[in-house]
Amino acid sequence: MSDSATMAGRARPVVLVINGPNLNMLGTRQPEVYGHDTLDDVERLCRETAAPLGVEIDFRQSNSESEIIGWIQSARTGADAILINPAGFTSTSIAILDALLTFEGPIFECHISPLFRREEFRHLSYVSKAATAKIEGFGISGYGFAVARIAQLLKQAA
Ligand SMILES: O=C1C[C@@](O)(C(=O)O)C[C@@H](O)[C@@H]1O
Repeated sequence: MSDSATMAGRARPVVLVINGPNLNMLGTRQPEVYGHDTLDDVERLCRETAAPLGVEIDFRQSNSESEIIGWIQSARTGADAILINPAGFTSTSIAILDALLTFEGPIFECHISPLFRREEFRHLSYVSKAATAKIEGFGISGYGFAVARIAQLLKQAA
């Protein structure tokens, strides 16, 4: 693990969970695609999965590419792993990819919907080039699976 990790004096490892644009609308936004769960439900799931595994969650959402890049840069010293649903920035943002490439811990990419059977333009992910693992099509459960696996990886690396 890098110097950005748990050894940086934190009592428990921190997973920064970043949600990209329009995910604040979860629950009312295209429920036939994304379901009825809200972003609060996603946050609760992440926290409930992380707590018994001894991991802390720093949960955020932004519609701004610039803000997301700032958070990723700060994670170099403020987090041990990143779980990101880049949403609409997945297929457009080389800048988010470049920021992620500066992060030394595990990076998990998560999508609620199954991109592989959606529109062609959603199939390209720049973020995947920096990802340790990717999970898509499990609904919001994917966040829980990702947090559990990240906790396991951080424990192994400690
Ligand atoms: O906003 C989103 C959400 C999404 O990342 C998902 O979680 O399924 C899929 C993206 O294509 C879309 O732009």
